[in-house]
Amino acid sequence: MIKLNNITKVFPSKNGVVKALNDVNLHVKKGEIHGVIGYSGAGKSTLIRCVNLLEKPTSGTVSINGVEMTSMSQEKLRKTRQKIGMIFQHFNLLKTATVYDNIAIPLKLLGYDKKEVETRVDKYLGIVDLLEKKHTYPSQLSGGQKQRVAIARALSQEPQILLSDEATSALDPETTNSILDLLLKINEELGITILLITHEMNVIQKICDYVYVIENGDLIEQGTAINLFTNPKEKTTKKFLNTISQRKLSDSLIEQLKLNGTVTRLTFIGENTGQPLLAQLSHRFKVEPNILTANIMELKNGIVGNLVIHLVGESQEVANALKFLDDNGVSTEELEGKTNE
Ligand SMILES: Nc1ncnc2c1ncn2[C@@H]1O[C@H](COP(=O)(O)OP(=O)(O)OP(=O)(O)O)[C@@H](O)[C@H]1O
Repeated sequence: MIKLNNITKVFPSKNGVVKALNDVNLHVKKGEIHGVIGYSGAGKSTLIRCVNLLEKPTSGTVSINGVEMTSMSQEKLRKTRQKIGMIFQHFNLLKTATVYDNIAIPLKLLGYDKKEVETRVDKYLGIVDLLEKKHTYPSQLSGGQKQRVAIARALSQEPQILLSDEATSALDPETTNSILDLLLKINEELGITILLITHEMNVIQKICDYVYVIENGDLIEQGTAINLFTNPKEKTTKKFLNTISQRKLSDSLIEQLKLNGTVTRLTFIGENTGQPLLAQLSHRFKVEPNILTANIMELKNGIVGNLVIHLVGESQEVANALKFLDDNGVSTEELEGKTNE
């Protein structure tokens, strides 16, 4: 549905040039929700703005439904952009217009007649559950309500794709959750494909099928959300995961515990896998597992469990026990104290 091929974006700067994106490839499949996560300055905004060509890539191509956007005429580009809605961190509503007009004005500009405009405003305000605020002004709305209006405005043009540029970053956790639920509903009920950028791992956790991790303009890791949560490879990905689970133990504690055994992170898919296997460890091997941290993360497509255990025992017994866990579908990662991130 959305394909970015070898996208590079270079900006001129005082000291030469900044490479905001470096040879990025990305493929968002129809009907899925894909998320790009990265720290500030990683290139997320540039990336998402390249999708609808608000930012023109220095090189590479952007295709939507197999049609290349990068070489289109302005007229054709304008038409294709109507298939792509966008929502923003700060909502971008017209302050002097009512909720109704915020949605109606762009529709009128696109040439829809009065009746169609009214029908669409009502339909999409209904979908975002905000019909009763139709005649109020943005200043009378909460942040979450403003984002709902922005979502209704984007939907009213009946796009196939919704781009979300940090849409929940200005919201508190509860409101964030309600907006994420709304995005899930839009995806499921209207079949809209969503590409979002975020610096919050909980956004990825809750609604994404597929994840890209971006750093200094490079796509450093990607995979299904389940794969990335169970088997992260890159240090930056692990750091993002640490922000949502109590994965991080202090270096000094790890070093102290490692004096007699290993400190190992076990990751498994599904809620029940970890516990029975752990109980078997002490029966099968001369080891004693002590749970240091434990949590369950509910993802869009499944549940990932995470345990950090202190495995006490002779090194060969510990190695055998870890192999047993590996053989039974639990990924294991020994934590190293100072390098544990
Ligand atoms: N118009 C521009 N002119 C010059 N440099 C730019 C421009 N836009 C972005 N950059 C630079 O490109 C790099 C990536 O910026 P970008 O805004 O895409 O990152 P980001 O991951 O979205 O960060 P944030 O989360 O802080 O918005 C940064 O080094 C930034 O300074």
